[in-house]
Amino acid sequence: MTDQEYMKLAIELARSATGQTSPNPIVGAVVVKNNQIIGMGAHLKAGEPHAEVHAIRMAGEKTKGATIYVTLEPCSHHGKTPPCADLIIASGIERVVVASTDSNPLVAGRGISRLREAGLTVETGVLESEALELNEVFFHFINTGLPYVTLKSASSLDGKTATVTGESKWITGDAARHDVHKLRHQHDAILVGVNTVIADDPSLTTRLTGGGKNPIRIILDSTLRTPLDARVVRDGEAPTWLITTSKAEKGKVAEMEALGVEVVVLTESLTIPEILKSLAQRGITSLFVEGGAEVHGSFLKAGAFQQLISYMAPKLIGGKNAPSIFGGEGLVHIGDAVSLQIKDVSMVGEDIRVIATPR
Ligand SMILES: Nc1c(/N=C/[C@H](O)[C@H](O)[C@H](O)COP(=O)(O)O)[nH]c(=O)[nH]c1=O
Ligand SMILES: Nc1c(N[C@@H]2O[C@H](COP(=O)(O)O)[C@@H](O)[C@H]2O)[nH]c(=O)[nH]c1=O
Ligand SMILES: [Zn+2]
Repeated sequence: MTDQEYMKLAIELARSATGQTSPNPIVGAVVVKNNQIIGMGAHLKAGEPHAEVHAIRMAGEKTKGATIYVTLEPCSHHGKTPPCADLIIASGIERVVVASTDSNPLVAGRGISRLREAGLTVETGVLESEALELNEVFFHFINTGLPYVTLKSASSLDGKTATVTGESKWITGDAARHDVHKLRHQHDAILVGVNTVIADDPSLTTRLTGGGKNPIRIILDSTLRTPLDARVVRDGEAPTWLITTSKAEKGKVAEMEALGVEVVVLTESLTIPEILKSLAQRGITSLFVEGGAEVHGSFLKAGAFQQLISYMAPKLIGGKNAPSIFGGEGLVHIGDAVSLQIKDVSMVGEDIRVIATPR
């Protein structure tokens, strides 16, 4: 097989652990000798061994003179695990093929130079764009210090998220909702506005057959209107953080905290940049924003999202007062409209799913 084919395998190994490794990147590694695969591995969970460690362990004694394909530059620092570069050198591997370098300031080329200084042949850039795409969340977080934000909307074909009376269950079908739960599983946190909590009393948990990881539930609620008996407060299924302001009534803050809810008091107004910075400081690297219209409107206005996933059902609801996906004042001039790049259009059950990124 060619370098590309072995790297493709390493990329698929990495991809298999999507959503499991936060705040670490997903990484895959394959060890090859005389065109035989003698070891393979993926990083499965932060704090556990890196992909290279799994692959080299599997190869055992045979690593002498072998080649390792790894989707991310081998680390050169002591994080929660020892540096992979040293392990690769000690294993007798002679050639290292890397897909993408690691922009983590702790690594950033040091892994590759350490390997070259030890006399190993190092090639980079094999299937680099696929590998970068694999870790766009990790690299965004490392490079900006902010969570990678995905806006998710579910609407009728005419863009309504509920009828004029607020009825919304359900607009999209089971397949689309299952797809959404897979996305919830992959995210560190899910965010909705307090109006969605009042209207839908959602659980915001991941309900997949075979289980799934529940994201941290984040409710934007500047004056603490979240009902004390809301599911997100009472069900104990996942952590819930209420992002509020000093306008929140002190007694209610205490009641929420007594119920195990974390109340995060930011300054007067809840600006999106301030919210994102505060969430990043709390270790949130990927944020799934499920709405509603006011929240989506504020992320749009702030231009603070990296991806939009829009589910549209083949239904028409109409009504000039029925809510649409993006509320708020909206952008005044057509020239200010946020232009997107359509990355994917597919059918999910009866519904259309569009994935788009801001240009
Ligand atoms: N109304 C629809 C949605 N509605 C999404 C709401 O914002 C809220 O997240 C839901 O009520 C989720 O509740 P829970 O977490 O499942 O208990 N989302 C969808 O994907 N399709 C729809 O038809
Ligand atoms: N997951 C991963 C790497 N992750 C790199 O190491 C950092 C985490 O180090 P630690 O805290 O020790 O797990 C992470 O931020 C990223 O820069 N590196 C690799 O060589 N292989 C792997 O499989
Ligand atoms: Zn490592």
